[in-house]
Amino acid sequence: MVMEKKRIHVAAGVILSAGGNILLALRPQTAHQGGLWEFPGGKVETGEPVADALARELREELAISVTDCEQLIEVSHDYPDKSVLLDVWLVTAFTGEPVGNEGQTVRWVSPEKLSDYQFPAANVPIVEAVEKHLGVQAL
Ligand SMILES: Nc1nc2c([nH]c(=O)n2[C@@H]2O[C@H](COP(=O)(O)OP(=O)(O)OP(=O)(O)O)[C@@H](O)[C@H]2O)c(=O)[nH]1
Ligand SMILES: [Mg+2]
Repeated sequence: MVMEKKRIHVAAGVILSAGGNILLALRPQTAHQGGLWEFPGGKVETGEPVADALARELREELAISVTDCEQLIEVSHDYPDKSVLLDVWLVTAFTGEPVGNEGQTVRWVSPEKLSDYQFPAANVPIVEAVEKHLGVQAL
């Protein structure tokens, strides 16, 4: 019998600066999909509203407080070792200055440069959605 892996529900934020840049974080080498860039976020707890999970994760990982966000896209992806449902939000306003609160490298990136970064495979449709939302022209 083939067992379904439990799909891990993840809240992730595409954080926009006032100047229109996007915050990326580098996943630690030892993490799942380590060494690749991510949109900060993490696992939704049982019974937790997704927007609450997003705010909690961004507070834990970056020390910012989300003040405005909107849903962008949901992506379901099966890796060989785990299945994820990425619930991705645009964070359009926040307070605080983001830092790598867990020692991770963080970087503001202009939307035009997003495609230069290496992301986990599940992020391909997310990057497309961000580029479309922000009106990034393909070169
Ligand atoms: N945060 C985040 N996770 C992603 C992205 N893309 C992607 O495939 N994932 C996957 O989503 C899963 C959960 O993310 P996470 O590792 O951030 O979870 P977490 O913050 O709760 O970490 P923890 O398990 O160390 O407490 C991981 O398997 C990760 O590889 C992304 O852009 N951002
Ligand atoms: Mg995380």
